[in-house]
Amino acid sequence: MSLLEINNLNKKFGGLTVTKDFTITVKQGQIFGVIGPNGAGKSSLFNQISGYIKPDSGRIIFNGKEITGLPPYILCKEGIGRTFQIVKPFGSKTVLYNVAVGAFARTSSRTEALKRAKQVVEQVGLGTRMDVLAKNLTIVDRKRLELAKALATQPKLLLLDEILAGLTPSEVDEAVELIRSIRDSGVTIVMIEHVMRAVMALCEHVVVINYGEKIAEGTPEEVTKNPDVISAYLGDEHAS
Ligand SMILES: Nc1ncnc2c1ncn2[C@@H]1O[C@H](COP(=O)(O)OP(=O)(O)OP(=O)(O)O)[C@@H](O)[C@H]1O
Repeated sequence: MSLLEINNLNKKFGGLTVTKDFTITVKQGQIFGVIGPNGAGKSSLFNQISGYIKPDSGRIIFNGKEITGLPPYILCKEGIGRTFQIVKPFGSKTVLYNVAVGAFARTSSRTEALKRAKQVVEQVGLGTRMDVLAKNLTIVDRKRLELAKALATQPKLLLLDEILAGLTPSEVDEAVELIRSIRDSGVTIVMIEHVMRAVMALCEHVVVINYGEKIAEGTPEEVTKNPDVISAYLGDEHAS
């Protein structure tokens, strides 16, 4: 069953086309990868799915309902959670406080929100740092916090925007396991990622974007062998 369908989506910023006649289907329970060069329009796609920018034309269907152009707070309630490439926690507030803000999307009870926030903080491995101020976290822990904030909203669909950027190889391995466990708990995941090792390990399906257009899609093995993908994005070191 499909959870997210994007049909013929188009978006321009002035003369710059960031999304061109873009169509994909994300199935329930999938880990779906979005790859492509810098500036290809990947984050702009996430911004349209999560309501931060309105498409010029096309349709986005989520969970059987048309959601095109709806604002982020409605889409959050519908079950779309996201992380941002540039993380902006409330720096002078604790980890738990930051995550509880997300939990208030589902409850107005402070006790409930804190309970949910604690669960999610444990889930992402920040259990021992609940009371640390966000500004004092390391890079990897800031990424964990970003993930926890999104999870606290109890999404059906989680959009991850380069969550692995800046992590060491062993931190990437840990994050891969965490992302897999989140999916196994019932959350469908769409991830923008440049760390190809993680894409290969996690994604069942990958779409490749170049200049706002889909240039290939398929399994990670299929797309990484595609000559158009190699010349537009991967370079020759990935060709085998
Ligand atoms: N709100 C905006 N107004 C004008 N131009 C924008 C806006 N948002 C993004 N752009 C431009 O649209 C293009 C696509 O940007 P986008 O961030 O979607 O690419 P990306 O594939 O996510 O790239 P990266 O991998 O570098 O994050 C870029 O040239 C960017 O400068």
